Amino acid sequence: MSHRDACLVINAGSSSLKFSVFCGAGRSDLEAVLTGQISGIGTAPRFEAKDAARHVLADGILDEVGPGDRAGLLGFLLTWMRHELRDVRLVAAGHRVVHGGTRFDAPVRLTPAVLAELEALVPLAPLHQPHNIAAMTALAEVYPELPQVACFDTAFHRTRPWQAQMFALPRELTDEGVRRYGFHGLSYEYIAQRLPQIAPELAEARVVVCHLGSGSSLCGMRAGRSVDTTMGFTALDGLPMGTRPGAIDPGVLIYLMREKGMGPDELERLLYHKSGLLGVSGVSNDMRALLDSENPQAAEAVELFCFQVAKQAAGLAAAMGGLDAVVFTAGVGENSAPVRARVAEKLGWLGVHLDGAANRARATRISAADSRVPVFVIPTDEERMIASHTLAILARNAVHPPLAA
Ligand SMILES: Nc1ncnc2c1ncn2[C@@H]1O[C@H](COP(=O)(O)OP(=O)(O)O)[C@@H](O)[C@H]1O
Ligand SMILES: CC(=O)OP(=O)(O)O
Ligand SMILES: [Mg+2]
Repeated sequence: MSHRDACLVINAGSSSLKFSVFCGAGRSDLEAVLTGQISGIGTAPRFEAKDAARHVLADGILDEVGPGDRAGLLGFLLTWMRHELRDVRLVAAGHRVVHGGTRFDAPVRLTPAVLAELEALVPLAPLHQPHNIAAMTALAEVYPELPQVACFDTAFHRTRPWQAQMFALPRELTDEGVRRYGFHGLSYEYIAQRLPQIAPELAEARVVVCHLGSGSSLCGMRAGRSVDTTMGFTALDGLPMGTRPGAIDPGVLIYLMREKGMGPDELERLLYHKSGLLGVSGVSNDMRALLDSENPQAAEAVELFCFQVAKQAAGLAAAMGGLDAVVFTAGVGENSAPVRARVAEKLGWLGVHLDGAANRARATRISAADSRVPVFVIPTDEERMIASHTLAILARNAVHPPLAA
């Protein structure tokens, strides 16, 4: 790498720790000079990294650190990156932060006061927020002078109409923030920018974006703005996921508390770590393993997942008053042709028809020529979105320096 100014991005997801380094000053000319991830956290962590030319710098199982040892994995990554970035001048770091609560509806520069507010939101995103914060504090130790920016998963969904943001609960709970926030917003924001570049005729369209990864959700967007989404107060709502159940009757929770004596910690373990694809299959939380498995319960887990994706996608079509396009993205959405095929088949009545060969080849447009609703596979890039927000904040702060915390 040459001596250039660069922005480091860290995206701590539920099963992965993704990172990128971008050079360039503006939204349009950001060049990813280093990208990679530790995936399979909790099961079999794998470390991959590529340089600007997409040449592989690292690719292998990480066994020197325990599979669920987040701090160890983060430490490994920062040490590796520090060496790799020795010729680059980091000017900022941007982070994905899953929960912004009612307070944050846009990216914000990190100060001790902001950090305290992010910590207060940990109970609303226990599977993510602690790791997002850990990345910020670890980075501050290595690069104490580096400006850091928090970019929120919830921010993109603030444009939804009130009906989509409220639970039918007593007003005082809504007023104190018990609301449907929605997540994966950085991914949806990226897709909202990318889709009109691929299909300009869809700039004003009603689109269901299926972000299917370790965490999964759907967003109904019209003209690039969120109309509704499947996740709610926390990232537990909506679709079944790797280890989360998605929407369940809240009566189940009362039952578990009363009849099984479960307290909040046990419920949290059940709902964040033991349910979803893993709970249903008893085999794995990883869609690849389920698709490869002969176990009938693995097949049931896949079917349950596809059923809910289609059912909730149709609900979003109703929320938007129609459906003009479907986009698949994230780990499962980008890589699993069988899942896309099964979801599309269940949406056939809405005018969704795939071209089997295009789907298997993971073309950008995978719908059949006569499909009323075009269907796309668009790789998401939360990191690029974070870098562009981070550099925008930095440029603003250069004009108006931030107040000391
Ligand atoms: N070829 C594939 N087929 C099916 N699923 C896949 C494939 N590749 C990756 N996945 C799934 O993608 C998930 C990771 O998605 P990703 O969006 O990266 O997750 P995270 O939520 O941690 O950011 C894995 O858990 C795995 O189930
Ligand atoms: C919000 C959420 O579930 O994120 P991820 O998919 O990265 O786990
Ligand atoms: Mg993710």
